[in-house]
Formats: sequence, C-alpha cells, structure tokens
Amino acid sequence: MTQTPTPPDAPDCFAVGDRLMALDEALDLLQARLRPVVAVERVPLRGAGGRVLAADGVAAVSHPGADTAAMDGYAVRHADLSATGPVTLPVTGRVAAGHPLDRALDPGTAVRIFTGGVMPEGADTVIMQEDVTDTGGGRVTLPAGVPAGRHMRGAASDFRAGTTVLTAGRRLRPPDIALAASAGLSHLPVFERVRVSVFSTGDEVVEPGTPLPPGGLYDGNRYGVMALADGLGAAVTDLGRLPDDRDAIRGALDAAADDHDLLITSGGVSVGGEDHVRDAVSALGDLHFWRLALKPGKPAALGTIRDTVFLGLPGNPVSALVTFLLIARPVIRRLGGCAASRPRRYPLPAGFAFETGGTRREFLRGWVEDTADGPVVRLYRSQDSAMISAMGAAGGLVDVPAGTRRIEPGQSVDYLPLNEVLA
Ligand SMILES: Nc1nc2c(c(=O)[nH]1)N[C@H]1C(S)=C(S)[C@@H](COP(=O)(O)OP(=O)(O)OC[C@H]3O[C@@H](n4cnc5c(N)ncnc54)[C@H](O)[C@@H]3O)O[C@H]1N2
Ligand code: MOO
Repeated sequence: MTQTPTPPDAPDCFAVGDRLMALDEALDLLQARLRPVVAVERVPLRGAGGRVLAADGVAAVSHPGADTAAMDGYAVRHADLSATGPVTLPVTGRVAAGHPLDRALDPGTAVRIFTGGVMPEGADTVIMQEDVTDTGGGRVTLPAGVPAGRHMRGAASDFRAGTTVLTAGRRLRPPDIALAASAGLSHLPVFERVRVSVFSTGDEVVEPGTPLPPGGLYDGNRYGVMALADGLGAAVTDLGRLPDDRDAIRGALDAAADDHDLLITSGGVSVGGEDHVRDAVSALGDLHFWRLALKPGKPAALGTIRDTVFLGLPGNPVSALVTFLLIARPVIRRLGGCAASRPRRYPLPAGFAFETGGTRREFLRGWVEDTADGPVVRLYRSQDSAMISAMGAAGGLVDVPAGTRRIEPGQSVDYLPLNEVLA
C-alpha cells in the first residue's frame, strides 16, 4: 500500500433534497462527491489486465529501437538505385532480426535483410525479395524507381522512450498489456480492486436451486449485480440474502462496511412501507433517497456507513440492471480510480415506432438488426421493467431524451451498445 485510502468526501455527501434529478446531474454529483478509495499496488504485467492504471505508463525504450526492415528483401542505399533502369549490386552481408550487422553498408552494395532486421548504417531503403532478381555470383538486380525509405520503419516511429504510452485512470485492456510490455514495462502500478459487497432482501426472493414457494421469485438481481461488478474488475463478496430481521441486517451491514468500499442491494428504495435496510443504513450512517428523471430507475438510495458507500438500486429486475450500468458502474469506476468517461452512443435509425409519456429520460431495451436498407434498432416486445428476458435479448439501450413524445420509424435514435458498459 502506497496511498492512503480517502473516504467519501463528507458525511451526508449524498444529500440532494427531494427534487427530481436528471441522470447527468446525478452522475456529475457522484463524480464530484466521491474519490478513489483504493490503494495502489505494483503488479506484474501478467496480472494487470482489467486493472486500473494508477500512474502514467512511460516508455522505457523506443519502438522500434532502431531503423528496421518492414519486409524480407535487400537493404540498400537509395543513392545506389536508379530512377530509370534496374541496378545490379553485390550482396555483402546478411541481417536477420536480432542480429544486426557490425559495420556500415558499403556504398554500391546490398545486404540480405529479413523483417525486423536492423538497417545497417547507411542503408535507407528495402526492396522486397519478390521484386528482386538473383543475378548469380552473389549479385542481385534491383528494380528502377523505388522511393527512398521504402519498406523501412524508422527508429521510434511507433513511440519514443520517455513518452506516455498509457494514461493513469485507464482500465487496462489486452492490447494495453502488449503495449506496456513493448515499452519495456514489466510491472505496472494499478489501483487495488474496489471491494463490493452485494446482498438481497425480501420475503419473496428465493435462492436459485431451491424450490420456489407460492408468490416467490428467484434472486435474479443479486446474481446479475454480482456478475456485472465482476465484469468491472471489482472484488465481489456475496453477502447472500439477508434474513428479514432488523438486528441481523444491521449486524451484516455493519460488518460488511468494515472491509468493503461499496455495498449494493436492490429493492426497497421506492415509496413502500417499513424496510430494515433503510433503517440499518440510517442508523449506522446516512441514507438519502434520490428521485431520478429516469426510466427505468426512478428511485435509488445513496448512503454512507463510515467510509463505505451504500447504493440501493430499484428492485424491478430491469431497473436493477440498467441502474447498475448507468449509476453503480460510474460509482465503482470512480472509487476504483478510473478516469471519468461517458459511454459512447451511436446514432442509428429506429426500426420501430414508440410513444411515451415523455417526462423521464428512458433507456429502452433493444438490439441492432441488419436490413436491406442498413442497420436499424429494434425494440424488445415489452418495455416493462419486470421483464428480465428483455435484458437477455438486448444488445443495447436506446437512450431517449426526456420530453420525447413519439419516435417514428426511420428517425435517428441514440443507441448505447451494452458492450460499452459491461466492462
Ligand atoms: N406507489 C409507487 N409505487 C412504485 C413506485 C412509485 O414511485 N410509487 N415506483 C415504481 C418503480 S419505478 C420501481 S423501479 C419499483 C422500485 O421498487 P423498490 O426498489 O422499492 O423494490 P421492491 O418494491 O422491493 O421490489 C420491486 C419488484 O422487484 C422485485 N425484486 C426485488 N428484489 C429482487 C431480487 N433480488 N431479484 C429479483 N426481483 C426482485 C420484487 O419482487 C418486486 O416485484 O417500485 C415501483 N412502485
Ligand atoms: O424506475 Mo422503475 O425502475 O421505472 O421500474
């Protein structure tokens, strides 16, 4: 540990009053009021994929380290070639990748060179072997009109030693690992994983694999939220389904707050009656109920228990998953040191007609389908926030601005592919 974790800014940091808040305002507020809470560790490259880079990655070497051949062929001095007719030169050496020549290229000669081989001093052009004739007697005939610098990669043309090749706050993808290795970095400073604890409550909620009683339903939300948090690189603890008992819930949340950065649950955030979770969080810290101008996902609960953030997502299955992607994801990224970013939307023609009350911003479940006229967005048959099948079918969400009344077929809509937010 080289960095002291920072707690959420202040107690009561989620107090916003009872107003209806736009999603972007809520996200700005979370960004402003939360800080990275995780320490920094140095990990070998092999374990760095999916982690968040804690300091800029600065290249230890240039790439390529020297002028190199981009093709198998012959390295020459361009001055020895002719613009108007073929030239025959003696071949005086051989350069394989990793085996540079220990001398300069003599004027009026060529060397055999292979892709990645270091250009001998003086050589500035490579002619690929397919364009060369072996004239016999250790000589080759080279074509006319080859431009200078052909098939040569300049030293540091990819990146120069000392330049930043990876910026802090980036969640490392596999190509980043290749880049770091190529830049000579064997270890990277990364933020420790955000420790997320997930639990469910609710008399009707039942563990998959056990019989379903009358009126019961399986705990889709907890499993969905855990899988989503796994996908973001969090260290997830499954607190299970907490018994509907005030002291048990309070004890479990108190203990979980000791060694987690974030507690997430779903359900019980709407206007319904008594709820032990809200009592427990309120008693142990602060809790605020947000009303978002968002569909699905109007209600959400934000709180703190000491240094740990509490996030209560709405209970409806689609609402739980969509609000995880829209709100819990940025929270996890912020706590974990990720740079802020807005997932990209893509304008696509609607392959549907849609009418709405239009007071809240909506995220409709759909996918992209190829038609004879090009790709269009289709909507799932039901936009009811209890239809979890919609999340299985969806490739993305259609981001419909608040105030929209109608969407006509062919009209451009903003499509947010789920792939943009699942990691
Ligand atoms: N009078 C009002 N009723 C409702 C409002 C409102 O503003 N006024 N808002 C609606 C909206 S929008 C949503 S979203 C839900 C949110 O309700 P809660 O977060 O309080 O959730 P619950 O009532 O506990 O449960 C709702 C629904 O979700 C199911 N559920 C709960 N946990 C799970 C789980 N772990 N896995 C799967 N399904 C779960 C639960 O059985 C309920 O069917 O409130 C509306 N009502
Ligand atoms: O917000 Mo509820 O999440 O509309 O179903």
